[in-house]
Amino acid sequence: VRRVYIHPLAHIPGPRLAAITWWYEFYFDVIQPSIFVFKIQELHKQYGPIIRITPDEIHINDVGFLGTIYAPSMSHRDKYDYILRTLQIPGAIGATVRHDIHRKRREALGPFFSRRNVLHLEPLITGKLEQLCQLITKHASEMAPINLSDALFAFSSDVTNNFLFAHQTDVLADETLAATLRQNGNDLLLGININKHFPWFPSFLDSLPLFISKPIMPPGLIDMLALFDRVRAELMGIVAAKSSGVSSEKKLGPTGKESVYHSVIDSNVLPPEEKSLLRLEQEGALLVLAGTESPAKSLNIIFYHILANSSILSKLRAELSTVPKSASWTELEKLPYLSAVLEEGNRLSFGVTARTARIADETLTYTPSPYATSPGKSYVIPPGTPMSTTTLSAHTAESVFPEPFTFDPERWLGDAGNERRKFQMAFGKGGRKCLGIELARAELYLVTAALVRVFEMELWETDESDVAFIHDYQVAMPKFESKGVRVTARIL
Ligand code: HEM
Repeated sequence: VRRVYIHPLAHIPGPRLAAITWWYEFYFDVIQPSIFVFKIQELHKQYGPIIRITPDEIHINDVGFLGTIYAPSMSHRDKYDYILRTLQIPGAIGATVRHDIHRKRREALGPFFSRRNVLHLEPLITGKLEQLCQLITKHASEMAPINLSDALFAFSSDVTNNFLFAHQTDVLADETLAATLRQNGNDLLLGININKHFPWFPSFLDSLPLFISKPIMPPGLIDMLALFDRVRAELMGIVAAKSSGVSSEKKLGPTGKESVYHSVIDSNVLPPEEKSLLRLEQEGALLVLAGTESPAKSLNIIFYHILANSSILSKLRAELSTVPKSASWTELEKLPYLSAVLEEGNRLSFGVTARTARIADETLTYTPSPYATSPGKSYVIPPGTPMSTTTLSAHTAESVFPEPFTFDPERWLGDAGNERRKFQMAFGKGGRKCLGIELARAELYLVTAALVRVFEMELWETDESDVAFIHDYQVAMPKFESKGVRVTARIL
């Protein structure tokens, strides 16, 4: 009764059951596997642009309000600890609840992810890209199909690890390993909603002796533990080298730091507790996961659609033929059609698909904007209320993206296209938007341009259901039985 009639959110429309209990969300998260974001869109049709989706959380289906929810870093916005339980890594920047702690963590990492540093490390991306091309060439000469999803996963895993830790990992050299790691990563994500609803479960597994817990852990969790071990070893090595006074022979880039960890350990904005081994392990693990999964996902979507649509592919090739084959990232960025294809790929990749709720410490008022599906009255949002707009909601807003499920790069061209960019949420928005955006952009431009120019590829036993957004497991997942995007290739 309290939750329905006297709760501070009692005036917000929505199904009564959702206002009473979290079991409503549980049903669409776990029993119907991970389709709550789709259910939320249905509820908006019934209840209007602002709805209460759990006893203490609201969702707003109006891109005109994005700038208020995902405000710049001057405005206080906490994240919502209930949702972050999915990830179980509170020490990582992306899973930081408090606004003030987040700002310090971001300041410490910022220079390493700057455009200048990515430009300095561009040869690392082009080196891996050459290896990716060699792998596809091998398949082309054997006339054997290649699993592009596995290859792109291996590529972005290697780029991210080598970028972050200044070491050479080489998943691209082993296709079987790449397939296993990608599958394990997916399996790990399939468990995140269980973590949210039963947060004691991962801690329970952790408390058991390894010989008991290991056989019942999903393989992705075992990989995650191995990742923690690797990151810990990395850190210990840096700390030991520092205390012995041995300095690296490597030529350092604009940050003056060899790896992301050197940046964090030497940071003078972070207090000592922020440099504990556990905190830094969690930071490293999230960086690796975030940096691997998302670029590979966007590239997957981009390649599926350009291969499924020959007129888009021809237009892209024609534009690419106007620049030298060796064009750099900065030269490629000037190409409008290529940029539009990437923008559309990012839109239909849906970035982080989970609810990325923000909490303001002030009272806000929501008034439907001209972009809202239906006009309506204003609502007061009490301070401390978790509020979000999912990427499904933003990227399928028909007032901005007509025929939202069609891959249509043209919508990003010209003045109208520039105007639309403020509604692109693939990298998030505001003070907590993606930190790896420059690295991701460099990867997307260089890989798309190279593969389109070097190979004629055809989809092999792959259709739209292999890339469609069917389930939300933090990122968009297609049908469970999908094997990924597979292609046959021939050298042009
Ligand atoms: C196409 C590729 C990528 C996409 C679509 C993407 C998407 C996102 C999104 C939507 C967020 C915000 C999540 C939120 O609001 O809670 C985010 C945050 C973040 N991303 Fe990315 N990302 C990509 C690539 C990368 C790469 C390559 C890295 C680098 C290793 C990276 C590192 C991060 C980090 C550290 C955060 C947390 C930022 C913060 O909390 O201040 N991402 N990403």
